[in-house]
Amino acid sequence: MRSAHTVEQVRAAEAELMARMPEGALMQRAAAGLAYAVVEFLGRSYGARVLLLVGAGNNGGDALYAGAMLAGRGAGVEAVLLAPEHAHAGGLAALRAAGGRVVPGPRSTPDVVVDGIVGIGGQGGLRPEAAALVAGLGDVPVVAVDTPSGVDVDTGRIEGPHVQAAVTVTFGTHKVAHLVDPAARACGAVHLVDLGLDLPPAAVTALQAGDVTAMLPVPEPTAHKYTRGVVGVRAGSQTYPGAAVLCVAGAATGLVGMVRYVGGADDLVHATHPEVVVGAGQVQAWVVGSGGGEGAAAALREALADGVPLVLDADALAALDAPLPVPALLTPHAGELARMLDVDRTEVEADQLGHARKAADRFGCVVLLKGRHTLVAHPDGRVRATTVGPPWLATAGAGDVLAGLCGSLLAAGLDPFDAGSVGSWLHGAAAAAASAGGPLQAGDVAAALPRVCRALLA
Ligand SMILES: NC(=O)C1=CN([C@@H]2O[C@H](COP(=O)(O)OP(=O)(O)OC[C@H]3O[C@@H](n4cnc5c(N)ncnc54)[C@H](O)[C@@H]3O)[C@@H](O)[C@H]2O)[C@@H](O)CC1
Ligand SMILES: Nc1ncnc2c1ncn2[C@@H]1O[C@H](COP(=O)(O)OP(=O)(O)O)[C@@H](O)[C@H]1O
Ligand SMILES: [K+]
Repeated sequence: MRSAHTVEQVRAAEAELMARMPEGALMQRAAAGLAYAVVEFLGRSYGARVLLLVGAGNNGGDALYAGAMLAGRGAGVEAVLLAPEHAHAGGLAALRAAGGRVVPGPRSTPDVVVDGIVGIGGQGGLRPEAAALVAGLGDVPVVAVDTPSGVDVDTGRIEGPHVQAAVTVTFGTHKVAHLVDPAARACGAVHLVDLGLDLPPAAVTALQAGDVTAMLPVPEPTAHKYTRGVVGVRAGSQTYPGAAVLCVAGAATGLVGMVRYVGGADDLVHATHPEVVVGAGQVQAWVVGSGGGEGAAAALREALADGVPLVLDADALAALDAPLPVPALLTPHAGELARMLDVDRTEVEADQLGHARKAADRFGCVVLLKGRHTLVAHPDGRVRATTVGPPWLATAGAGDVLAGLCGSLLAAGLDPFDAGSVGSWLHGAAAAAASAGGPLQAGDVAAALPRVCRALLA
């Protein structure tokens, strides 16, 4: 599990550890990890030209100490101080002692910029002077210290000019901005330097392959199809018959004992998935709404009558006006979540964590907000982010496959939070497998799912 903590949690854990360590020891650990990551990124240190952007706090201190280490290994290191009178004194002395120099501004194009403008102490976007300096550096790759300066660390929002990093080197634990878009997009690849902090439960987590493997429903030796769970799909319509096929494809990947289908695309579902039983019957979970059109509201009422857990997708989300009486997973994309909360799509995209949490609270359900980094928010406040899945996955019908897959996990006995986070991880991993660096179609994602599960269980 990858864990992302809030600034307050990090500060408390750092204070507790610092009280037990010699002064400055934590910053030395952080700076050594940072210097190592810069060398890794450049592939060398001797002769490399490194420009440090140094702010007023300890984030700048990390950059200065790392700069001193790089200068000691043969790099040409220059530092621009954004608040000269407040720059970290110890770091500055170390840099100078190692042969690094303070300069009024960039004098030539460096090989790499180290962004130590601001870290977890940041407020709002970059200030004008820093913003102009960063903009003037153009395409020079940036290694960000702890967080790309200018992003909101606890919310993942971006409220003004910010640094776009190639690599972010963070300390002690991940921060929320490393997992949640749009800030996560500004981080590039994230490297964690362990500081040995003792941390409480995280604000946001991200499942890793081992976590998903441990939660995969695997049949008991004595299993029969009904003990493995039956998932029902009420999706598709005359206008969108393909959504029924794709939702069924996501449900029928072998993770449950049986799939039932009810809707307007019987013949097509039968022809493409002969193993699926067409017609209502007993199920352990229903998936409702993918391509459901105007029939989605009635389909939702019928599914609710069974009293089993639900996945609500697409048109069923539009039919939802109050908290549901059964455990449920809602799977909106940003546009659908915007309609559910009566806000603009751009507002959802700018504050994905805030809106996913708000919807989970309002509807009393687990809400899975689809996107580059999908968020799964529980009404109790827990959030999981799914960071696997290539941009090729942004293709029509991929959401239908996801809804069916999550439904099969619900029917197999996972709760909505686990079903949503395991389902979106498997969906992203299947997309990566199907894509292999190239284009894919939604059906390819469903077809790759058994292969992904096999690899996890091997
Ligand atoms: N506390 C610790 O033990 C450790 C902290 N470390 C580093 O210390 C950082 C936190 O240090 P600080 O608490 O000093 O805070 P920061 O260095 O993140 O920022 C605080 C300073 O930046 C200024 N500032 C705030 N918003 C700004 C903006 N938008 N534009 C420009 N300047 C802005 C503030 O006026 C303040 O002077 C971490 O991110 C990490 O890099 C590491 O050395 C590891 C150990
Ligand atoms: N940039 C991206 N990178 C990776 N995955 C993405 C990106 N954009 C969207 N996705 C994923 O692609 C899928 C698209 O689903 P959705 O928008 O519901 O499509 P549809 O409604 O056509 O089925 C979701 O699983 C979403 O998380
Ligand atoms: K920074």
